[in-house]
Amino acid sequence: MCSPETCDHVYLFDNDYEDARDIYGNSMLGRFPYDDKGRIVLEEGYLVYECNSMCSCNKTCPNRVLQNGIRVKLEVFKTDNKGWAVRAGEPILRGTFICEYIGEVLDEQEANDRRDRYGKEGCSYLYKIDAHTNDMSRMVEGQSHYFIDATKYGNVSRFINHSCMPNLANHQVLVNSMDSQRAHIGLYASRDISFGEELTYNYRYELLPGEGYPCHCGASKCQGRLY
Ligand SMILES: C[S@@+](CC[C@H](N)C(=O)[O-])C[C@H]1O[C@@H](n2cnc3c(N)ncnc32)[C@H](O)[C@@H]1O
Repeated sequence: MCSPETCDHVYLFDNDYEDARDIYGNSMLGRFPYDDKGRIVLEEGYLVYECNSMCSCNKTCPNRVLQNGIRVKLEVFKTDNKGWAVRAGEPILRGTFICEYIGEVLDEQEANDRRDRYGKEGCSYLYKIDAHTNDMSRMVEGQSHYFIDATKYGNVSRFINHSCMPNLANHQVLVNSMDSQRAHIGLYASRDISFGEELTYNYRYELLPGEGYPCHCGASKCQGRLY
């Protein structure tokens, strides 16, 4: 089994993580992003490197989480005002991996074409891969952006709604490819979640001029609009 001391294939936190260092000091240096139970220990938006085919460990390694798929009970249900939604089918502890946002991977041109084709109301399953990136030191000016489109192909993640006070956090996760622009997107519990509670993340859509689209998240600090 890999450990931060023995695994020399996986990128551990180092001095390049300038933004992360501001938050964590040196506490994350040389550590895996998961604890020994496989629960994420990073704040939202930081890049996760999982063990991969170059490592000598197997799938029980605590640094192989997203790649092992969904391990918690999830239920899809119908809401009164937001369409379909997802809730916890069991109590879930903070840091637990929930699911990966899956769909067709598109470049920016194809995403824009589809957005026009779907119309404003219909483009609700497009996820911009770097929309939740916190580590700005990795962002390169002029770099192309990629999108995941779960309109036609996807999994349970496509039914997870937005909340202005969410209980899930988003991370870009690298397994075999080291290209962060095409990272996997992992959703993790950002706090303990009770049985039956709706699962939500913050879509972080840009607020457009005009009326926009009303948010029905019901949070006490709701910003009132989705975009
Ligand atoms: C990724 S889908 C989520 C699943 C969707 N509810 C469904 O029935 O398929 C995103 C769409 O769900 C709706 N939605 C998600 N969160 C919402 C919220 N807080 N308030 C209102 N509508 C929301 C919006 O129509 C949005 O475009």
